[in-house]
This record gives sequence, structure tokens and C-alpha cells, in this order.
Amino acid sequence: MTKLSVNINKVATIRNARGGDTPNVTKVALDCESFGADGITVHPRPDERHIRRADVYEMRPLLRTEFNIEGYPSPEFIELVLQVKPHQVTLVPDEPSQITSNAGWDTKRNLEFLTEVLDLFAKAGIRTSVFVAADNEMVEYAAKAGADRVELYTEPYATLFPKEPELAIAPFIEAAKTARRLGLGLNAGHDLNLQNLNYLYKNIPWLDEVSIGHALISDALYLGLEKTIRAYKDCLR
Ligand SMILES: CC(=O)[C@@H](O)[C@H](O)COP(=O)(O)O
Ligand SMILES: NCC(=O)COP(=O)(O)O
Repeated sequence: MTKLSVNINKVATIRNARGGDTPNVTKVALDCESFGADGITVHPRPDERHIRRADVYEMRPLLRTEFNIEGYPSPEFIELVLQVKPHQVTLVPDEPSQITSNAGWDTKRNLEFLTEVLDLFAKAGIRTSVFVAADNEMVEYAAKAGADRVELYTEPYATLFPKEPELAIAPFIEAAKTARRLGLGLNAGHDLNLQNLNYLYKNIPWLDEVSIGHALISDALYLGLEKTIRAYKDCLR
């Protein structure tokens, strides 16, 4: 079964627009779980423009499904993750000023750094995942660094999918096969939506998890959160 982890960054973005507590981010996370989400993903950024450190501490003891924290492994991020102990940490190579994630790690060039950081989390009993492009060498070096999983950065797939679905999926199938051969678990995320998700799943049914935020929360404006989560889960069958 491929799990659906709902990324609630966008919910926090709406909350922060007014400075109050509407919508309540923790309540939305718990409702996502009630509506069928298999996990919750947050990506706290250094400027706290959406998810804040305080949100992460608040929701951790209340969540009943898998909690995935994504982010750049700065000293502050590492401290947060080690204190909160989510089920999974996903390392993303984002600069603090980036609008959103726009690349995977160069796992070859950062092998030493990633090995050290992954080891810290592994020793704390936290499953690790490394955000990479659909590139066999990057997957291989993630395995060498000691990752439990890789998360394939799916923005290039999402961009090409409407015009050339077969061309779009081809490198992702290759990278997914490499991950499987190396015994790595497999996640995917970024710009997945109701149009492109089922094709990804049908071609790579051994995906462990997808994390989806931007499109899912946008769809919920029209469909409501419960129907939206059901629709995304239906794409994973
Ligand atoms: C790693 C990844 O693709 C997502 O975490 C994405 O970066 C979401 O972050 P924003 O919600 O800040 O765009
Ligand atoms: N890891 C990807 C993620 O959490 C959500 O990305 P997006 O759906 O907001 O593009």
C-alpha cells in the first residue's frame, strides 16, 4: 500500500496571514487523519513563514499516524527533530530564502555531511529519507550515506506529465528500480495532484509514501478536505 501523507504547510500559511489561530493547524492535521490520511508532513522553514517550531511540538503527541518532518539539516532543525522524534525525517537541500523546494541533494558531493547527519537520526531511532532527483547516481549515493529511503523530487514529472506522460515517468521508473535494488524504501513528492498521481502509482506501485500539500489543500477549497483526501487515496489504488 502506498501511504498518503498530507503536507499541512499551506494550512499554516493561511493561519499566519492573519496572525491568529484560524485555521487551527493541529486540528486540521487531526482532521486529515480522521478523513483517511496515513500521515502528516510538515516542512518547517527557518523564517517560520508557515509551520512554526511551536506547531511541531504541539501536534507531535496528538498525531495518531506517521509524522514526517522535512527540511534542511541546520543545527536548529536537527535539534527540533531529535527532540520531537517523528517517525521519519526527510532531508531537503533548501536554502533558507527559497520559495519552495526546487532540487534534490547532490548526494555524491554531500556524501560526508549526509552520512554524519543520517547517522545522528538513525541512532535516535528515526527513519531517514533523502530528497533526490530521479537520477540513479543520486539514489546510489543516498544509499551509501546510510539513508533508509529516498524521496523522489517529482516536480519535473508533474511539469512534463500533461504533454508527454511516458517520457515524464521514464526516469522515475529507473530511479525507483535502483532504489528497490539497493533495498531503499521509496517516497515521492512535490507538485503531485489529482491528475498525475494515479499514473505515478500505476507505474511505480512499490512506492511507500507520497507527501502532497499544495495541490491537495487547493483542491480542498472546492471539494472540502474530507472528499479531497478520499479522492487522493483513490488515486493510490
Ligand atoms: C520537499 C518538498 O517538496 C516539499 O516539502 C515542499 O518543499 C513543500 O514546501 P513549501 O510548502 O514550503 O513549498
Ligand atoms: N515532500 C513533498 C511535499 O511534502 C509536498 O509538496 P507539494 O505537494 O506541496 O508540492
